[in-house]
Amino acid sequence: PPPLSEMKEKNPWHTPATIIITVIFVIAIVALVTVAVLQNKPLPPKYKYGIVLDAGSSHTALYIYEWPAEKDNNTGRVEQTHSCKVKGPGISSYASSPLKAGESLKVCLQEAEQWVPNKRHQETPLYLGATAGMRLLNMENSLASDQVFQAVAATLQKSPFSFQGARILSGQEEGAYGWVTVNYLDDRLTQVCGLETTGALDLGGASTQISFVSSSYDGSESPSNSVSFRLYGNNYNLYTHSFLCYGKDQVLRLALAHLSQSGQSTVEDPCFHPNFTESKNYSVLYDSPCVSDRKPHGAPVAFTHKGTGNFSLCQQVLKNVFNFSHCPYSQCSFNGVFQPDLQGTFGAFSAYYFVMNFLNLTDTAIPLETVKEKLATYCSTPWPQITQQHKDVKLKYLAEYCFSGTYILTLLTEGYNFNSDSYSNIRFIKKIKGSDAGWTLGYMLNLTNMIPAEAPDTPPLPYAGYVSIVTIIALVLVIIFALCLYRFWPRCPKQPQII
Ligand SMILES: Nc1ccn([C@@H]2O[C@H](COP(=O)(O)OP(=O)(O)OP(=O)(O)O)[C@@H](O)[C@H]2O)c(=O)n1
Ligand SMILES: [Ca+2]
Repeated sequence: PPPLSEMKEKNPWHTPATIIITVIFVIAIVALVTVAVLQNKPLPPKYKYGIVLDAGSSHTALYIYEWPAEKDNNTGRVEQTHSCKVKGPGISSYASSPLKAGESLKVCLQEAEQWVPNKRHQETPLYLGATAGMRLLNMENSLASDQVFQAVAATLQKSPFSFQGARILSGQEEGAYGWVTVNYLDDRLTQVCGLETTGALDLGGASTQISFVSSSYDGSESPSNSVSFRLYGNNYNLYTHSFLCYGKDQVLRLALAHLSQSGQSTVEDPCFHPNFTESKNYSVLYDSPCVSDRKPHGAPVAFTHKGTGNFSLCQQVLKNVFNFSHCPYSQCSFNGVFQPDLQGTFGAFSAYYFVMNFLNLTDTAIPLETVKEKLATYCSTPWPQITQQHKDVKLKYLAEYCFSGTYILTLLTEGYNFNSDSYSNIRFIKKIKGSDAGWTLGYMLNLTNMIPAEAPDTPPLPYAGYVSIVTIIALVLVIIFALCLYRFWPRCPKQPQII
């Protein structure tokens, strides 16, 4: 019989041309898939940084923000990577020793040098914005406020960062940037069909801000309360107001001034716990432009501040710090300030959060009446019992939570006209997705032009979608090719049986 090898038919596919074509085809498919997969691998992250110092009335804090370098102009998310609380009081407290205001910032600035990579230091913008404490100092003693700014600017200039200036924010800016921050972090600005925005409530030591969009407000009534934005292709007409002297520390002065009108030596205060007593100086109490014109004549040097712990009396006292007697507009909040109808949800941060969080009252699903009852019980608890139960809390803060909680409820209901229904639209918040709620982020986004007026153009497919489709098409081609080979590749004829 002939040798087996000679029995094989000559295979027509085994020509050099078909083999080369097959190899090229397979290489091309493998290359296509590899490129698609490699393209989709995240690039080594490159970040840019920005630093904002919030020089508040009661303290200064430094915030570091970071964002992907490639996408800074449109959809790149800016995140807070670090914050540093400056030791000591707010810069406005250094009026008599301005250099110390500059000194006080050094520790946090050095910390920032560790958090921002060295090679980025020079290009990292550094801003300082001062709020109500410096507004008050500037009203009271503009020379002293200039000196504080000089000292602070000198320190910031010496840092390796790119110092962009230190200034006082207007109340409108403070309110509007707080609103931008909350809505940016909540992703409410990039929505194409204009998802409802959320209002912002900020309670500081010396001023308080309310900002929201109301469909009943076009800015024509009381234009000074109107701020217009065009962000990501949407127009916003924001109502905002900042009440100077209505932060919690200044309202405490207003309330005490109301209670001590006759210059008595013992001032009974329903906003402090029973058995709480503290000696205070009249001159210190009245040392603020918010109350300086009310100092009683012939008052003694000091007085005893004595708590009586009565929530409803405290509420009466606090109602007295608001003036409801005149309203030159169609409707007002208080002190003759226009306010349109409340609308939508509200994020309430800074002291709103500190206080309500301490009181375990951040859950606004709790009916307003129950909140008041709980607060009334807390206020009537004697001071020694309170200090026993909260040994880890700073005494100055601890003494004031009954007062502050009552002020917050009075401000919201009597001042801004929240009722038992709309109260549940408030969310007491500290952070959103890791970044602190406050004006600083909105301020930086604005000054670095990070929020475009128009929505950025987006490719028809998201990147991952594009890669997936290319990969799937490549796989389908491979399978079809394999099936063709299988179908048309001539099989070996059955070997003849050798008997
Ligand atoms: N754990 C805390 C921290 C702060 N506070 C109080 O909260 C108030 C406001 O703090 P903050 O929002 O930091 O005010 P500032 O920014 O300093 O003041 P402003 O915005 O008015 O300039 C201050 O009275 C402070 O004593 C508090 O009760 N509990
Ligand atoms: Ca503040």
